[in-house]
Amino acid sequence: MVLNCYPQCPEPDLTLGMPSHSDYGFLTILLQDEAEGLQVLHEGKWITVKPLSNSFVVNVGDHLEIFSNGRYKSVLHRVLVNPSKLRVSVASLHSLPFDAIVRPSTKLLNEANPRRYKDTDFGSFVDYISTCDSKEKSFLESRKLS
Ligand SMILES: O=C(O)CCC(=O)C(=O)O
Ligand SMILES: [Fe+2]
Repeated sequence: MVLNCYPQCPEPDLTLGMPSHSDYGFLTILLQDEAEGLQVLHEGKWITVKPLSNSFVVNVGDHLEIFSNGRYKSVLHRVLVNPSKLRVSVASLHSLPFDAIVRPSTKLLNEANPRRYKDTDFGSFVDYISTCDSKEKSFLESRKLS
């Protein structure tokens, strides 16, 4: 579980609370407070996820995209800072043990829907983020079969 705290920022155009990323893992269940900040990338545009009281935001993560062979998309999201309010969110990250291998479910694969992702485990994620190359591709992009 991750507790994020974004202090109010007088110049919100100069920074981000959290840069654009997708979540590693299967599902993230997120509780945000009433201060706006979370945005998801939808059809090339950043859309603010309006806080809704007594509700959770559920994010599909990279593993679910891989397991579903791309049927469910791991959405890119980011957090803006708020000019007047401190913002707090609680993210509950749901995934498999570090040594488990995630791959597209064989039940979903056939000639019309061939496998689109490589086998993936925590080691491949660590290898990816620890290389010094410039990161033009996301980790998820690096797991796609061409
Ligand atoms: O603070 C938020 O609303 C999102 C946090 C987030 O994306 C994360 O912890 O992965
Ligand atoms: Fe996230």
